[in-house]
Amino acid sequence: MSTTTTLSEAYREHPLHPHHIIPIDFNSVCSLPESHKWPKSDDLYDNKISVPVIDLRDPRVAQLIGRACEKWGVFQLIYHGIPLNLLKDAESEARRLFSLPSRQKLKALRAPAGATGYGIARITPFFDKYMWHEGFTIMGTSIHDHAKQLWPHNHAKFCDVMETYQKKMNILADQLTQLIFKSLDISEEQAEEMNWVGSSSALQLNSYPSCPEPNRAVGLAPHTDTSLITILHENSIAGLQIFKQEVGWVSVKPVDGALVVNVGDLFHILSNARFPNVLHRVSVNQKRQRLSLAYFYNPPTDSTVVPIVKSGQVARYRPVTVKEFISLKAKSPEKALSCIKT
Ligand SMILES: C=C1C[C@]23C[C@H]1CC[C@H]2[C@@]12CCC[C@@](C)(C(=O)O1)[C@H]2[C@@H]3C(=O)O
Ligand SMILES: O=C(O)CCC(=O)C(=O)O
Ligand SMILES: [Fe+2]
Repeated sequence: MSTTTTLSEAYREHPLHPHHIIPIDFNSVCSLPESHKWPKSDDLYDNKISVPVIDLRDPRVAQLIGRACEKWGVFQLIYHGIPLNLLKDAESEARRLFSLPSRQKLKALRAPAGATGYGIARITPFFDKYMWHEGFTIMGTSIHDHAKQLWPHNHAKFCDVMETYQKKMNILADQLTQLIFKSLDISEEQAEEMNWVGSSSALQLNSYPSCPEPNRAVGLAPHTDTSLITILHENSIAGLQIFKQEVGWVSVKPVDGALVVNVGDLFHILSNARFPNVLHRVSVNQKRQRLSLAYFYNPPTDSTVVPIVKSGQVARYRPVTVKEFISLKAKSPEKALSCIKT
């Protein structure tokens, strides 16, 4: 009998140091601590250029998405069919969580060898400074246990909303993947040959509290996502910036009700480097808290991602299982891709 690895098992194989997990109590600090003070930077490209906005109802949607993935690795999706009140409910449940007193949130702290719960970003150990950020990671069925730790008597609403949210995001992510396959001329038979039964995914709630010195703080340091694609809902506060080759850092302007979709490492590999795995980061705000919900969509953890090579081209990467790639990223986010270069 074959056994399957869950996504949280793949992450649990890479324990973090306890001091790389516990967020500071943002309410108790009135100036930016040295530990969170980054060198000044002023590298934002402030031109008229902006991320493509795509209507899912457009008859040419596959082509538009394909082109956006190729040129940008990111786009904003409108008329995506996810009800606005679900987005608002999920956002307000996330807000309710992060508004809890620090000591309450620490009851759901991610364990050092854990994958889920409250804590700072997994990439923290790879940077000298801490980020102005707190997160809550949901994978598999852990949500009930953590929600009970946070709200012993009224966790049902939180769990219901987050479960519905993940189900809807999964359907949308499947649909987007089909459209991207179509744009890459991958036939249904080829897609079936990949033999991806189901998917594995995670939901990350992000909070970037208001910050006394926003120019010296970093919400989330530059990174690429380990996913096939990531679907992001953000509140109305700007902060997300993406790096575009030959241009530089570009801000993503929040569009009410739109979802930000970005290409992760796994689609970069699968597309044989035709799609960039877009580098992105988050800045913080002096007055307002920023909230976001990121849905990471992956093939099953044990499945193998094989680059799709067009005739006349060569494979840029060797085949890799999702599990192995997660492990390479955990060792070094920057070197993971070069480890599988052909
Ligand atoms: C399913 C995922 C994807 C993770 C790890 C795990 C749970 C949390 C995700 C994030 C969220 C914040 C940025 C990131 C870079 C991080 O540090 O944690 C992401 C990471 C990845 O995309 O690699
Ligand atoms: O908060 C954001 O806009 C981006 C979050 C993000 O990049 C992530 O969770 O991986
Ligand atoms: Fe990200």
